[in-house]
Amino acid sequence: MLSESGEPSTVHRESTLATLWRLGPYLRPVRAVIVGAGLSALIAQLAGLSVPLVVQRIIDGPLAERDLSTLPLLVLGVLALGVLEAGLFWVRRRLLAGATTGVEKRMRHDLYAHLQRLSVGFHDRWQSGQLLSRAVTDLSTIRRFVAFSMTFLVVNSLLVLAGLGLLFWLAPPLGAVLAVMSVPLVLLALLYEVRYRAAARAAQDQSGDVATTVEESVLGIRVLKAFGRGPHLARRFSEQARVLRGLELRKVRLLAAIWTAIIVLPELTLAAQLALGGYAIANGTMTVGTLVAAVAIAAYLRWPIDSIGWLLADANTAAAACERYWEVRDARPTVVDPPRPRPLPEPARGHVRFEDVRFAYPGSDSEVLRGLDLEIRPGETVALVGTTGSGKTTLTTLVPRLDDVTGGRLLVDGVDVRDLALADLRRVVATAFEEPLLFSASVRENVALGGIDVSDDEVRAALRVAHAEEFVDALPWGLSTRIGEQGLSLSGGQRQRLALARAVVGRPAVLVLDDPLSALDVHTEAEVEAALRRVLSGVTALVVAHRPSTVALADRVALLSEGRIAAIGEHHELLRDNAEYRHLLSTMDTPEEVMA
Ligand SMILES: Nc1ncnc2c1ncn2[C@@H]1O[C@H](COP(=O)(O)OP(=O)(O)OP(=O)(O)O)[C@@H](O)[C@H]1O
Repeated sequence: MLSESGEPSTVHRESTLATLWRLGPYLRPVRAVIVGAGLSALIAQLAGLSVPLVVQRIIDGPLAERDLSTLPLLVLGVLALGVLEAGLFWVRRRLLAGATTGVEKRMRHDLYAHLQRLSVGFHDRWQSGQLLSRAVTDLSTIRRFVAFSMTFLVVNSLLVLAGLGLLFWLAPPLGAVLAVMSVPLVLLALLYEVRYRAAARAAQDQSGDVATTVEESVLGIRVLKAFGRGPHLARRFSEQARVLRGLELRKVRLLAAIWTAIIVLPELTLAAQLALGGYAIANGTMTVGTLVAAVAIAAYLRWPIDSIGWLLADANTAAAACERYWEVRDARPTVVDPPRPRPLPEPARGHVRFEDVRFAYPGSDSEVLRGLDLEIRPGETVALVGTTGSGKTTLTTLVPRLDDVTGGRLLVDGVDVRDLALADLRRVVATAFEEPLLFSASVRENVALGGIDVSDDEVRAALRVAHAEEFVDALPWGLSTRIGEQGLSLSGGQRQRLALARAVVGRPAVLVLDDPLSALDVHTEAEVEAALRRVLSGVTALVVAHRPSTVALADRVALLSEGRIAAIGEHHELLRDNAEYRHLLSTMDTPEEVMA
């Protein structure tokens, strides 16, 4: 098992079979369907394989003896076998489609649920594209393997064995010829498939690079023109296009080679069988019908033999996809519910206390917080100030347990946050981050995310507190207006007010706000500030402040320096007594009245 710090590259490579074996729990519920579908495919293929035997009967019977009385029955037999083959193929497809898409859905659901449980530290380390490709491409690869390659690897192997057995029974020398030719065909197909996939992957990556260059130059056309960098980029682009052409040609060369083998080897088999069969017929040791049947069986086995190679390669690709899937699933969440959670006193008062808190990011030698003590009394607003990179954001993530302290403890109403059920803690503590992220959903849904079973009235009340009701009502569909990445764009101030509404909608006892007035113009700042004053009344709040106007909202200010609270007190006291605080404030965009 991996710890949560497991990175994509640290995963140990298991054998293909061992990796695919882990699909077991997902396949077990649909094993009857998979076996049924496999049997349908096998019976269909065996029906096809037996057609040459009927042809042998026709040639050696009615045709050789010039007695057509049994011909209609034998022709009907061929027709029945054909219908059975087609019908069973249909059954296989119908059976597998529902079962395998169900497997894919369950695996995708479990991956998503697991991603939600993993802590932010994991998401910091993994690129979202890596997770996305596992959730989409790798799972489709696994589904295709289960739906097709897995079944046919078994069915075609059995079919080839049955076909060879049949040939050896009909005419041993002709069976031996096919058996000898099958080995290089399977090996060549396997080798080719591995090489072709590598070449296809390289071409795909290269075409991704070409697309990125086009996208960047279209988006950055102004910069390119302004700096006269157009010709430079054009040279880079044509070099990339040249490499892409080379990779595409490599694919074509590989394809040409394998098709030569796929055509030549069976033709050689045919020639050898005809030669041997011809002599045997001349010697009277074989009938014409037997030779025709043997040649027809060899032709029928052409695809199954050739397919075994690439089905094996496909199993390898599916194993790689499985491995990438389990890489994420094996990462264990580090922030979890305690075995026996302690209840919070009701009603929560919102008394927050950091005791000798230490914190270091995983993999980092130096601690961001080094023995920090801080108390925020119920109903009090404490502003947190400190230089860039001093650890303010880090500190705020510890309260709702987005990360756990690495030393000391953090208490809410006297209970260590690690002893509380996460759901209880996050019901009491609400957070608004520096970047007010909105989801592609309605205003209502975006705000209601902040609580459980939130009614429209509560959403409206939260919007009112956050000073956002007026602009929301002015949106084309009011509360139902779709916003976020794929919806209506909102201004920075509007986004921050919605983030505030989201934070207060669940009526939390503790509010943690990371720089709620960042990047606002003076007018918007005044509006959000007014909203903040209302939000902060009556709750315990820890507010990261990057500007004096936020500091002015607080009852007390805490100065974070070198991993500890270096000073705490009212703004005017600190301004009077603490040189570091004075210096810090002088570096902020400070209006006269705050410095007074
Ligand atoms: N996910 C992370 N992994 C490793 N180190 C991190 C991570 N996030 C932050 N840090 C480091 O921790 C230190 C504190 O960062 P933090 O974001 O808490 O500072 P901050 O005081 O909020 O800064 P700012 O005022 O610029 O927002 C910095 O040195 C930063 O590089």
